[in-house]
Amino acid sequence: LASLSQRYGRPPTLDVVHSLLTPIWVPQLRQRWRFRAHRSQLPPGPKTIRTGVRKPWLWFQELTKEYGDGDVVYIQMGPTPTIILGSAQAAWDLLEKRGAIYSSRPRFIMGGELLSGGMRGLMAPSSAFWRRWRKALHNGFMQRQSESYRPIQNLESRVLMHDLLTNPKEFRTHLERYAASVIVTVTYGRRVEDARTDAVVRANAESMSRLTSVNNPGKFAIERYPALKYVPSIFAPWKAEVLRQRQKDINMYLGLVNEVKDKMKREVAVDCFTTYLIDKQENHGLDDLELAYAAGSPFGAGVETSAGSLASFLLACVKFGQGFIPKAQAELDKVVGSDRLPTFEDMVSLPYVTAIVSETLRWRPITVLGGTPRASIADDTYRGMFILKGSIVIAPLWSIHLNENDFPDPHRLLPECFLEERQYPGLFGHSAFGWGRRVCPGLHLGHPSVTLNIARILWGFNVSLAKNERGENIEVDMLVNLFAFSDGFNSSPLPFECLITARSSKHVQVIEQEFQDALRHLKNYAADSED
Ligand code: HEM
Repeated sequence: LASLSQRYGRPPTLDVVHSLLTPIWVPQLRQRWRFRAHRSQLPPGPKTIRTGVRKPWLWFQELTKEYGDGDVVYIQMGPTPTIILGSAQAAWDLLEKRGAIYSSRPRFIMGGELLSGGMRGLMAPSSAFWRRWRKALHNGFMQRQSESYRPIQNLESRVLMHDLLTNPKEFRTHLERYAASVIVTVTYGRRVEDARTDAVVRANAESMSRLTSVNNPGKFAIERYPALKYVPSIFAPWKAEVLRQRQKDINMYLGLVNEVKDKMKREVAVDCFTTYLIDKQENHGLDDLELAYAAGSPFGAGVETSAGSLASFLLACVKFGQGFIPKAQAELDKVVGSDRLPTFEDMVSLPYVTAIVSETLRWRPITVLGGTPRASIADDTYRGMFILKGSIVIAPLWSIHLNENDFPDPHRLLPECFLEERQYPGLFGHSAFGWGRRVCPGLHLGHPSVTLNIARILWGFNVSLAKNERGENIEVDMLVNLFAFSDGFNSSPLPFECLITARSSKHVQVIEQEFQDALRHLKNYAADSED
């Protein structure tokens, strides 16, 4: 039991016994008692809560403005205390500096435990399993390793520029294809030519929608009464159904890894994250299923975030482009000229373009809630406020990145603020990739993707308001667009129109040439090239 528990965390049998023997109200009573003892020290917060909020980050922002000087707010949602952090400083102090306390996760009984069997590291609490998963992700995507994926990003980005040139109206589809193809190539060693029909993309998208359909706070009684988890499936059709869904995920993830194993045997596999995991399986101590889920992690976390950030950039161009596009193009013309596309190596000489990237990630963060909620594993006191052990801790980037103390005109896209000396608690002057032990492990893949494509779009295209049949501008209203972002865990721009046109015939020629060259190299990664 001791070695099992070391490998897998608390043994499930003890979990069952604990859940069945401990009446549901005992931990709640304990927490209630500690809550009463420290009542006067709790962070400020509202007496009543809202339910059924579709965009909770907008409500959290109201709360952090109204209470606690925009810093720390306490709300009681259901039985669990919830802490909302509304400033970069509070998020840095707790999630980064006190990471030992604030890096676990609350229980996701339907999504994390029943549907995923505890295999999704993103939803796993701090445990031996999570550390092994995290190390594998870290090694696969740390800076040096991610630099080896840059040729793929470069080639796919040339395809993206060509797609924007030849079919600009479908820009969203092109961004999604780009992001999916980079992730699938880096993960499984084969590219995506059409994201709408590609088998790997479709299988992963189905798996993601299975997850989002059960990850719905308040929808399932089991989240409030965890002992229901142990009701035999024969008496609980909902449980039988979720276990059937789990089997589909298992088949998909194992199937994808088995394909790579098969190619490795035939010596036709391209080096990728999965070949790395297979080679180092023993070192990471992952069993076959853990390995298969770990290989699937980048898809869920990396596609929407990268494509959504680029869509936000195009929206920003339509709204504020006149203020920043000419300056960026002047810089690009000086540093790059018009005979070639910008490259990763150019970025150090492009401070204004780099500032646009940072400001885009700040202006409309896709991970509006700051990633998956954390759970605190010990009682803590922060600036005299008491934070109960077991609290859910949310650091919504919507509140943090639009906090007027750090960004005085937060709804405008102003790259200049990333060119000046500025105090900010974090490494990049923004918090778009999170904090501490849970910081985005795909940062060195995602950030260069966004940067290279923003630079190339600015280099090759003018982006402005679309026109209707009468030649009139189709306005993008600021008020509408403040909210014209999707609901859900992440939030990206809802469909909008924009006009993307090449800057000159010379730029067209370069994009065409670089695209043809890219196609030649990309043949090595074609989905059916292994034979
Ligand atoms: C522009 C692109 C991206 C943005 C803005 C972004 C942002 C984030 C944020 C804010 C978090 C939560 C961090 C926290 O809780 O403190 C996160 C977590 C995560 N990201 Fe990214 N991400 C991006 C791209 C990627 C890519 C390309 C990958 C692929 C490897 C990836 C993999 C992950 C994973 C696996 C986690 C969960 C980490 C954990 O729970 O320990 N992300 N990301």
